[in-house]
Amino acid sequence: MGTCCGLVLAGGEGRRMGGADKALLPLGGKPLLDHVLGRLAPQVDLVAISANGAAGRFAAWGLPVLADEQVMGPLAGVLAGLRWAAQKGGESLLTVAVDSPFFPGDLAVRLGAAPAMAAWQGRLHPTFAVWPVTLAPLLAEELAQGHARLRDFAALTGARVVDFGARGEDPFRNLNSPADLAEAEGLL
Ligand SMILES: Nc1nc2c(ncn2[C@@H]2O[C@H](COP(=O)(O)OP(=O)(O)OP(=O)(O)O)[C@@H](O)[C@H]2O)c(=O)[nH]1
Repeated sequence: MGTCCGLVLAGGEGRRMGGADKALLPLGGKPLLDHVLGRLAPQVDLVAISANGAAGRFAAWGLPVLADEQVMGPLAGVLAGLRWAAQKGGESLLTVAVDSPFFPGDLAVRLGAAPAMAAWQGRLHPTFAVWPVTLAPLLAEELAQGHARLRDFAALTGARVVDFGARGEDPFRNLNSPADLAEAEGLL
């Protein structure tokens, strides 16, 4: 398999979290970003952080921080990630969400060949996907036309949906509110 690059989607406004920077919120005594990097890094060859706003807040991690070129939600982050991965000689980009600290440690293996998107018991989780870097021009075109939904882009590209659902809790559930964060604290 070719080089796979990993991208933590860490932009957004965190409105339901009271405007907090979700990446930096503590869970079990360490930032959410550390939880997510701990699961993502072993699965990929290179990692970057996708963020809007001031990149300096992630300086301590010593990782590339990719700014969104436009305000279009997570798909703009994916485009910056695809371009970065292509520059690095990568073949594919595995994306994860910074507010989902419980995703599977074998996400990349189970998603398989790009393009593919994760689901849990039939429910799509569009921020967990693997994309070929060759999709950057098509994605740029879609964004230019105002098409910003990840699931629509997945359909356009014929991405396979890989369902991880069987039993137990959804491993892709995200922490949107202080109540979600408190509940996750209890699960550690
Ligand atoms: N790069 C980038 N990532 C984003 C953007 N919007 C959301 N994300 C990320 O995508 C994932 C899902 O985000 P959401 O929960 O839908 O949005 P949010 O802005 O974090 O939170 P809300 O404001 O409460 O909707 C999270 O990991 C966010 O960090 C964006 O505009 N750019």
